[in-house]
Amino acid sequence: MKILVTGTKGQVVTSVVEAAARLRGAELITLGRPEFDLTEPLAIKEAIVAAKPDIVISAAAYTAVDRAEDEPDLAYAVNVVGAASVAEAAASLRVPIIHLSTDYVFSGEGRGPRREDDETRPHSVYGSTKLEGERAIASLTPHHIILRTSWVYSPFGGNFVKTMLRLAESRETLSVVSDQYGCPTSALDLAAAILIIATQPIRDRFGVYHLAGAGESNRSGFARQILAASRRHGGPFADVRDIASADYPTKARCPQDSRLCTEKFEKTFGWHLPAWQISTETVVQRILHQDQSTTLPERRHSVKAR
Ligand SMILES: NC(=O)C1=CN([C@@H]2O[C@H](COP(=O)(O)OP(=O)(O)OC[C@H]3O[C@@H](n4cnc5c(N)ncnc54)[C@H](OP(=O)(O)O)[C@@H]3O)[C@@H](O)[C@H]2O)C=CC1
Ligand SMILES: Cc1cn([C@H]2C[C@H](O)[C@@H](COP(=O)(O)OP(=O)(O)O[C@H]3O[C@@H](C)C(=O)[C@@H](O)[C@H]3O)O2)c(=O)[nH]c1=O
Ligand SMILES: [Mg+2]
Repeated sequence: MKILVTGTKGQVVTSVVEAAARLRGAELITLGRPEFDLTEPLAIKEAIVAAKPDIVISAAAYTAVDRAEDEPDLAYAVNVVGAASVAEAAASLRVPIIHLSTDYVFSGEGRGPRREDDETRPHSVYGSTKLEGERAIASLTPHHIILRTSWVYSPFGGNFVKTMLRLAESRETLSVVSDQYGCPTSALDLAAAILIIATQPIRDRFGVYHLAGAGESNRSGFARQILAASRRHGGPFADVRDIASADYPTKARCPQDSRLCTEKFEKTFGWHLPAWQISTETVVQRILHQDQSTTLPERRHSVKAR
């Protein structure tokens, strides 16, 4: 079976490549920049059609949440027009598309966990473009699985876990918001689930699903778990101080409560992701044991004396 994934260096695409290497009979193709740029719709379609995959996993996206506020046109070009072109190619080949979307499609007001048919009302350019991308794909092909996930971290690319580890190298205390709730999700776990659905007949199960790490946390609780895991494995440690979102201004407004209810995915596919605490432990351990020059780019890694 030929599986095509968009992107080359992203967290999810790298995790899918790693997981697929353990799967017998799966041939994986990745298409990424500079040859494959989501801002070039015609070239995208041509490249996908030429590759003749059995399924398309749409994992590439414009993900710089704050920067998107200053670059709305580029975010739109990638997350809406680009995503739609990927779906058009899949539709013309009559193959399914699994597309990644986000908890940031929700405003985060009121209380979660959010269900798939709850009202969406993004507050950020990133969230708005991802929601429009979902809608474009759904209108282009009925054979779509849209997976909304959240707070993704992994040994690859940039993410909150790596930021906390990097900051802990130079600070005794990290101030982290305690009034934002969500579900931390390991890209390694996501990749395993994506391949499970990609390699079985999807039949009548197309649609939108929430898929995230089991359990929930606030950002500061997630930070504490990351740093405790790091300390257990000989990595950097810092204390975490709870602060309010108002004390950590960001360009894009983050949802206050974007916890995702994953019941629909569980019932439909008989699978759920592990508890986020367990997966955090795995990912922190892998980050600490990787070549530090590629994982903690802004400082050299050193193990702090305790
Ligand atoms: N990160 C998170 O916390 C969350 C992510 N998601 C969604 O999951 C998906 C995967 O996210 P994640 O792996 O974390 O993202 P990353 O930021 O790690 O990777 C993004 C990928 O998109 C590619 N990309 C960006 N712009 C373009 C472009 N113009 N043309 C071609 N490729 C491009 C990047 O290319 P290159 O390899 O060249 O850098 C990279 O491979 C996305 O759809 C995202 O919206 C959903 C919820 C949470
Ligand atoms: C680094 C840092 C962040 N924060 C806060 C800022 C913000 O409110 C929150 C998260 O910060 P980040 O910039 O790491 O996260 P962000 O890039 O906004 O994460 C989002 O990315 C996109 C792609 C998604 O789809 C979302 O699910 C979500 O994971 O943590 C602190 O309070 N203290 C800190 O030291
Ligand atoms: Mg941010």
